[in-house]
This record gives sequence, C-alpha cells and structure tokens, in this order.
Amino acid sequence: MNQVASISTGTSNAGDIRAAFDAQLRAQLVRRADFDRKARVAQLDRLAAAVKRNQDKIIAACAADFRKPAEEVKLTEIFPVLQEIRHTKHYLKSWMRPKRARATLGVFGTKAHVRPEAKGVCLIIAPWNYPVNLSLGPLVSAIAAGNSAIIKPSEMTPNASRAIIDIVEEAFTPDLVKVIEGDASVSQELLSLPFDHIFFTGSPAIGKVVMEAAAKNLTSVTLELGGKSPTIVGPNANIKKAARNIVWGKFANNGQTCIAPDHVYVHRDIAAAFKDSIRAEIGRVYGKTPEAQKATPDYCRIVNERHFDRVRNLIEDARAKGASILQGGQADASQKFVAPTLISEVSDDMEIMREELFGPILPIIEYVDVDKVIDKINAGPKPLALYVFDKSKSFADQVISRTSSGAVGVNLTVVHFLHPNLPFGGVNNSGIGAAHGEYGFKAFSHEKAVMEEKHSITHMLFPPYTGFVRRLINIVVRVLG
Ligand SMILES: NC(=O)c1ccc[n+]([C@@H]2O[C@H](COP(=O)([O-])OP(=O)(O)OC[C@H]3O[C@@H](n4cnc5c(N)ncnc54)[C@H](O)[C@@H]3O)[C@@H](O)[C@H]2O)c1
Repeated sequence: MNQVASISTGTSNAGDIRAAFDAQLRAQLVRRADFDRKARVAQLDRLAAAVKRNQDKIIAACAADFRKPAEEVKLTEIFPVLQEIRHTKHYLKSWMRPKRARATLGVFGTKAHVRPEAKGVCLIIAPWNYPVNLSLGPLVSAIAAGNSAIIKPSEMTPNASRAIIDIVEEAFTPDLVKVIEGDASVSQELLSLPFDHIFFTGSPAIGKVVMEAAAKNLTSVTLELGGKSPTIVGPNANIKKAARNIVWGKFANNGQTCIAPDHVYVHRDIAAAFKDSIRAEIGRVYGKTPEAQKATPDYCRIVNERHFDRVRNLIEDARAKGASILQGGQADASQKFVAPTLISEVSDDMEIMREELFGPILPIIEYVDVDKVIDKINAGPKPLALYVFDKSKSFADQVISRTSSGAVGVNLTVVHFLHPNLPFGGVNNSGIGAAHGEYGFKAFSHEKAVMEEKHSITHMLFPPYTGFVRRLINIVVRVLG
C-alpha cells in the first residue's frame, strides 16, 4: 500500500485526524453491503500474514521499548493475535448468521430475526503494556464484525507503534484501517469525533475521560480497564503450585500486566512456607541476587522513567510506613530495573495498598478468617481478575459466589486471557463490556432486530376502539399478560 497509513506525532493535527476519519466514513458507507464474510476473512488473512512477516520487528521493538524477552513477546503479543484470527475465521460464519427470534402468542403471525451489523467507523485506543496484542487483538474483532478502524497506540512504546504501523500499512488501505500516533492531546482530538464505537484499553482514570467524551456523541464504548487484582491463597493450597503461578503472573512483563496478581492474602497456617516458596521460585526463575536478576534476559524492565520513579516511590513509601521488605527493593535507574520485591507487614495507609501496582512488587498479607478478606475485597472497586488457590472446591466456590470481578482464576493466574471462548473484561471500575472471540465480535456489532408481518392479526387491535376492539384488548391483556 503506498498511501500514508499513519500520521506521526509531530505532524498530526485536527485537520489530518478529521480527514482520516472522513475517509473511513465515506468508504464504510460504500463498503457496507460488500463487506461479506469472504471479504472480512481475506482482510484477516492479510493481517495474519503481515504479523508473521513482521515477527522479528515486533520482537526487536518490544526489546527496545522495555527489554521484553523474545519468548514473552511471542507468547503474549504475537500468539494471542494469531489465535484470535484463527478462532474468528473458524466461527465467523455462525457469529454472522441471523438468529431466528421465536414468536410468542402476543406477536402471533410474524417472523423475526436478530442480525448482527457492523457498527461503522471504530476507534481503538491502546495502552503500552502489551502494545501489539492490545492494538491488533481488538482490530481482529472490529474487522470480523465488518467495521473500519483507527488505532491510536500508546506514545510510551514508540518502537512497538512503528511495528504496528508497518503491519497495518502492509495489510490494509487507510480507508479500512489507519494508525494515528500521538499522546493524550491526539487521543482527545480523536475522541471528539462521532465514532460508531470506541474500544479503549487503559487505566480506569482515563477510561472515565473516554466515557465522558463518548457521551457527547452517544458513542458506544468498550472499556478494558485495570485496578488491583487480589489473590487468595487458602489453608489447603498446593503451595508450590501457587508460588509458581503467582511468580509467573506477577513478574512476567515486570508486573506491568492488567491482570497480574496485585497482592496476595495468604492463610496464616501456611504463610511461612508460602513466603519461602515464593522466594525460592523467584530465585529459580530470575536468579537469587539483584545482579543475577539484572543479567537474565528473561526479566523485563519498567517502561519509562516516570513509571520507574513511581514504582520506586511505592517501595519507599511502604518502607517508611513500617513495611518489611522480605526480598528485593533494589533499583537501578540507569536500566529502569527494579528487583522482584516481596513486602509484608503492610497497612492500608501505604500507597501499595491503594493504587494499582503495575510493577514487580508483591505485597503479602496474612489472614485467619477468609470472610474478612472477602469483606475487604467487596469494600473496594470490583477487580479485573481475582485468583484463588486451594485444593478445596468449596473454598474457591465461596470466594467466587461472594465477590464480583471481571474474571476468576482458580489455581492459575493470567492464562484466562488466552481462552478464546471466555469473555475478557472487567466490571464497573475494571471495565465495561468484553473482548475476545464472539464477545469481541459482539462488542463491534449492533444487534439489529428485524420483524416481518406474515399472518398477523395485530391490526384487529388498532383504533377506533369499538366495543369489539375493547373486549379483544381486555382478553389479550388478561390471557397473555
Ligand atoms: N483490561 C485490560 O485489558 C487492560 C490491558 C492492559 C492494560 N490495562 C490497564 O491500562 C493501564 C496501563 O496502561 P496505560 O498506562 O497505557 O494507560 P493510560 O490510561 O494511561 O493510557 C491508555 C491510552 O490512553 C491514552 N491517553 C492517556 N491520557 C489520555 C487522556 N487524558 N485522554 C485521552 N486519551 C489518553 C494514551 O495515549 C494511551 O493510548 C493499567 O491501568 C492497566 O491495568 C488494562
């Protein structure tokens, strides 16, 4: 494609952005009828091919942006997008098929169906922590549902943005998919336009900004947000298995994962053994000393100085307020390195217990009565994910049934993201709506109701309301109401 598929931060202005939007709007109106399943699948094939061709570029970009290990890039940036495409292609026919809506006696003599239709021109705003996955993953659903899309990647991972632009330029014409780079001001300019749907992934604070802007145009939104995802380790947990899953979920991507276990509640009876196990697991995976952890290629870095300072301040604030640093705490600004850090003796006045940690810090809180843990979780905003570790099914069941969260992982962390048949999303503060598979397809579709007259007798209830019509209406209300 020779047409320009991106606007660099330096040159983007309201006029460029409006022109990009208008081009998609015009094309969308023309394309509407022709963008059938075959055409959508062809576009998805182009995207898959471009992602595969650019795999090395994606890996190099994520390494340059935050030293993300190549294997993690393959598993958490590339694989989810390719899996989403494969799954979508397989099921698209059944998702697109109009679904018959059975008539009831009250609408006897009519025929009806629900038909998913493309919403139109969509905006995808992505965060930096899984920059490729969270830009191109929603794009798969947008195209599958027959939409065009403008993607605004995060300004914090410029190398990943470059790779996304290259992929999009190779795969699509800009009247179908276009990338517009830029910071919050570009994002705000985009948000002022009357998009047909906005799919935003980012923090709850900016989610509110997005929803407020969307309200001005009555644009529908999917908000994939964050927050603190608690983990409960029960008295009968398999301690080694719990430690293994928690260390992976917490320290992969350097804790910069929306569904990372934020903090852990561990039952007092097993607390000492659990802490030993977590320490041993960190040593096994990343090395026993900060030097070893710095040297391993498997440990990612904090994305930028602002976040490095934020994470370091979280540790210092906890230390100053009396927390005990069980392990880690070392930081090296020159590399934006923070060692895997375990903190105990925490209290509610510490920043680590108030804000989403989004870094390699794991507070460990001992408990005796799980009811108090459940009360505490229910007193805060609803989490994006909640994890429970215990061999007893009833222990997990009571946590699941007495709390509200986007998702629950039992004896695992994070991998529910990869399940294509599960909705991925939060609830209230952690998000609105869902992504992935059919849920993603629905997020980008309008479910249009179509009803046809066949042998209906509804006209017998129309005015003028003679005695006969009045009696008929009374019978309808009495018998069918
Ligand atoms: N639920 C999920 O799927 C998911 C996935 C990844 C990250 N997250 C969440 O995202 C957050 C981290 O990502 P982040 O730091 O990139 O989030 P962020 O909210 O700061 O930024 C997200 C996007 O919004 C844009 N933006 C920033 N300020 C804006 C403003 N004032 N107006 C309009 N747009 C603005 C950014 O340029 C970026 O593209 C965490 O809270 C994390 O939990 C959620």
